[in-house]
Amino acid sequence: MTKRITVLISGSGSNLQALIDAQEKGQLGDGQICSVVSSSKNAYGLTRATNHNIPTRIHSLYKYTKGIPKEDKEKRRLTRIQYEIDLAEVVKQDNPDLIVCAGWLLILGKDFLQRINNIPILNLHPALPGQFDGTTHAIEMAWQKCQDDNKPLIAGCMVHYVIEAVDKGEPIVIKELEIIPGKESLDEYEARVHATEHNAIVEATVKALIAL
Ligand SMILES: Nc1nc2c(c(=O)[nH]1)N[C@@H](CN(C=O)c1ccc(C(=O)N[C@@H](CCC(=O)O)C(=O)O)cc1)CN2
Ligand SMILES: NCC(=O)N[C@@H]1O[C@H](COP(=O)([O-])[O-])[C@@H](O)[C@H]1O
Repeated sequence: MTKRITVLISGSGSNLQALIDAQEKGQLGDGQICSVVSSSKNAYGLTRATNHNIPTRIHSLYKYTKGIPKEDKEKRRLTRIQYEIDLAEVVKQDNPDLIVCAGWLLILGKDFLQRINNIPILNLHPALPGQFDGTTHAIEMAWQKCQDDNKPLIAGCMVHYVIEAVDKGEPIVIKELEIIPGKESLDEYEARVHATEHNAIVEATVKALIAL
């Protein structure tokens, strides 16, 4: 029986593309990408999905917070809660069996997690377990730490289950990459990470589908 996958994105969607390509080559197990939800209307990943006839939805936090002064912390807090409550409804519309965060750049709070009916969620993090948790700049931070320390650093990427604590969920796939100080530019390391991610996210999704 086909298992439905909703992919959450915020940007370029190269990892979404890896999932789409795997699906079209029959390499995504019994998974079928049923929808893509983006936190940004400008995400190129939306184009990638549309090019492959995958339904898309946009759920923009900006639409909730625009006009609220940054100083109005309470109103922004309440608005974020409403955003998450509504996000849960948006995602549940497509009745997924698995949710994959592929460059989803928002923390999923308890108001979302409690409403998603325990659908398993995966996240791709461009660092190892316990490395640069909770950041959206892990690739740069790993490369820079290597240069600053002037000694090799084992970094890479992982795919993990999502829990409320950001990037602390159980890893399902871990891919290590060694950075040698002075041997490669940040762009060169980033390219290696992204190439590795594209394999990791497919491998992890297949494993998670089997575990359903
Ligand atoms: N509850 C969880 N939510 C998310 C997880 C998770 O493990 N548990 N993983 C993240 C992905 N991520 C890193 O891998 C990550 C995404 C976003 C942020 C963050 O600080 N977001 C800010 C906004 C940042 C910005 O706008 O640039 C925010 O949400 O307010 C940290 C880590 C996905 N969610
Ligand atoms: N903390 C979350 C995070 O940093 N995620 C990162 O966003 C990029 C998305 O690329 P993509 O939009 O091309 O798939 C990926 O490098 C992913 O690891």
